[in-house]
Amino acid sequence: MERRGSYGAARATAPTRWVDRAGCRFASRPGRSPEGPVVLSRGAPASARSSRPQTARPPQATNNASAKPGLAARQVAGRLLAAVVDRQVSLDGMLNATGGNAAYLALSNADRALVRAILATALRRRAAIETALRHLVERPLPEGARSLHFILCVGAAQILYLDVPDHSAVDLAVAQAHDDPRGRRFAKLVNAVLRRLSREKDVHLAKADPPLQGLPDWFRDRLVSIYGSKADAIAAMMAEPPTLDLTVRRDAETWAERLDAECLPTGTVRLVEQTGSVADMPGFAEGAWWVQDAAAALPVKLFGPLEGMRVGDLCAAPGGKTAQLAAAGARVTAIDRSANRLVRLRENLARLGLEAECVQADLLAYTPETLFDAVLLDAPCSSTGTARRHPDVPFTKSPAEIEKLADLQLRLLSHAAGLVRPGGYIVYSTCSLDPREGEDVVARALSDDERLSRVPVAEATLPGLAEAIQADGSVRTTPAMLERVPARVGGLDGFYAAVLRRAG
Ligand SMILES: C[S@@+](CC[C@H](N)C(=O)[O-])C[C@H]1O[C@@H](n2cnc3c(N)ncnc32)[C@H](O)[C@@H]1O
Repeated sequence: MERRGSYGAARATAPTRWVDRAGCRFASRPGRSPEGPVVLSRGAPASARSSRPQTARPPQATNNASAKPGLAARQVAGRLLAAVVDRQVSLDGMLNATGGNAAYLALSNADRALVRAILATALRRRAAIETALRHLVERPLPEGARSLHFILCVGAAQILYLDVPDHSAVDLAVAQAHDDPRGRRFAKLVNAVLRRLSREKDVHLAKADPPLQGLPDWFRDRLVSIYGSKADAIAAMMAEPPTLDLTVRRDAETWAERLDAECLPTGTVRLVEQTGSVADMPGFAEGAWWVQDAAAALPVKLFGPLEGMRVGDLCAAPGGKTAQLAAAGARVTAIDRSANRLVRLRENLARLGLEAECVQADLLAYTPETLFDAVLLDAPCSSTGTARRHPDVPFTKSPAEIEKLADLQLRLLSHAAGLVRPGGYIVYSTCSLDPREGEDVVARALSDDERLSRVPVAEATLPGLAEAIQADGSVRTTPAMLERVPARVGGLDGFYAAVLRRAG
């Protein structure tokens, strides 16, 4: 056992390695619950602002939490960060208003927003934070003091990236350590390390490891093996806070001007700075637009004109693509297995003044009375393409889960092929960066079912995104596409989409 006091802030001349063993195990993660952004950032990071009502329950923090304003929020942030990184628990479940983490739900709205900002920043900027701590902590921390690591990460995220006064971040981290029976003896270390980080932040930011190094091993290795030299650029974009992308019913240019936003070549309206709640923005209440990443809006565009066509949206909820199909004049049947997610889909359509027939069913057991003219299969997937928006995803997914999903996706696609009339079209899409859930699934479906053929996507279908069209005519987007200056204005979710035709 190490002697008390033997862990100190490192001398600049003799840094020792601080070992991080995160990201070794993985578990499944339930569906996502998107949140609106919050403005807590110093330039780059921002996270979600909750519109949930404040609960009357007091924060479930320990000992002196009630005496120190803001301490409970930091304690919750530290525990949830540990749950993501060390136990592969999804943030969605923990931050969910129903059944989420009790201590988190007991916080005020402002503190919940701060917790989300800290978590998003600590995960997105993990490489820089880990590099700084490695240089500042003299020797590896003992196994039993793992919570101390997360106290330091929470403090460092605030000092390096968030608009929280450094002295508050330091004081609250020290209070956190005092309040933690296993961290108490390291309170002086926390104080010394974070004070020094505050003094030397520019130095530490300048020598930070590239963002790729902050990703869990399996995810980093997979990115490098798939995307080679582009993996660094993809990881760098995933470290940027996401933009807010809107799909508008009509008059995209007008709405872009009204919202002080950019109209992308694909028609998506993109906001970079967003303050306040999405629901309070002009156009929300009257259903003029809905939130949808620019890449997520692409699969429906691949159908071409849809007026009057009968379209099956086979994995539809929460309905971003259902809304696009209905707004384009299609007669839509929206199918989804999840009753809860279909409730959200119905609410979204009602706000937008759009209609679709909604069917709760397992797609694999569903057959329509009449075959559809076209079907969209936006299949359940690992959602690794959304890691910029959901920075916990790389930590909570695994290669084994991706393999399982790929098998399900192939079964869903094979079934979908039988639901479209001869001569009809199928668009298959996933928000995964992994070809096992995209390119490989479509290749297997084409070789299994001789009724199917590929319809290459024409450049004119995706203005300004020729780089996303692959040699075989399918579409592959990554966070490193749609480059802009500054970088955080650009990027797309990682998506795959292909158009298939059933022989007539
Ligand atoms: C990627 S999400 C769809 C997102 C949706 N297309 C949109 O744009 O808002 C996948 C959906 O598939 C649904 N799902 C998963 N397995 C299913 C199955 N066997 N049958 C029907 N729906 C399923 C999930 O409930 C989830 O809502």
